[in-house]
Amino acid sequence: MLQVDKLGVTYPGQLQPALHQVSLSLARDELLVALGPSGCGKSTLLGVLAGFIAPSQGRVLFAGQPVTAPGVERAVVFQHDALLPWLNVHDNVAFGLKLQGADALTRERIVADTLRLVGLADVAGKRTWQLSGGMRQRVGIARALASRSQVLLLDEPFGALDAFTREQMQQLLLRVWQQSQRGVFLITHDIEEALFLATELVLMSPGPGRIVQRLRPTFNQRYRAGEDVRAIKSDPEFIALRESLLHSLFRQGHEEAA
Ligand SMILES: Nc1ncnc2c1ncn2[C@@H]1O[C@H](COP(=O)(O)OP(=O)(O)OP(=O)(O)O)[C@@H](O)[C@H]1O
Repeated sequence: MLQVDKLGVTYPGQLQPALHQVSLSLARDELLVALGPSGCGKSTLLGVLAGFIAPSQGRVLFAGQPVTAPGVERAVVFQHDALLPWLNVHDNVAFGLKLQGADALTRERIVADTLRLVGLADVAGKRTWQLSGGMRQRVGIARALASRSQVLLLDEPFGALDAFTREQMQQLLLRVWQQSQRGVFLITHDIEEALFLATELVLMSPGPGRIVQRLRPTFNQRYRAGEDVRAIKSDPEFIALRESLLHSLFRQGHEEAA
């Protein structure tokens, strides 16, 4: 669905590119995670996929067509939700559908289904400021799902949550991803999160921002096959990969410092 070829981005007035020769692709059944330290270009990459930032080199295609602007088929969820505080949960999720011209009956059906999927059916009438951080992020995900999106672009969506809520949200994301049949592109600097969620993981490095390693972890698959999340994250194979990625990140830090 999404195809990125030799993408480069240099911000005006900067000598060093924020992204250099980045190539990747995202299919409908994939959960692609970009992992990397601060400044490696993760947000820039997501911004280009969303159509907020124009490439300086290379190209981005969605379903074969160049991405030149934001579009409903590519929904973005940010680390700090962009919910509308004067609307309740139901109306926040319905908002995009209204703009897209969906009739009331269709809107109600989609909103009810989506709120059920993310476990928020009971709080549909609440204002968003009455919710916890995890619930607010679930509203953001529900809103992205309710639109006619085919791809979800998630910018550190669980970065501001406590460890327990974060783990619950990771499991929720896997359920949602599996049931909604959409491609997901997620950026994070959390190694465990990346390893647990990704069907494909790209490790990025700064100066210039580029992909330095690609992995296809199988932990997401194991979770969906019924294995317990704690058993997966404490499995020696998981720990070995986590340490190896951590080592790569530290090495990057040393090279940058030198
Ligand atoms: N608007 C901008 N103008 C100039 N330089 C920018 C701009 N936005 C980002 N940069 C630079 O581009 C590089 C990549 O930034 P980016 O925010 O994409 O990285 P990141 O991996 O998302 O970092 P973080 O995890 O801290 O958000 C950094 O060196 C940053 O300083």
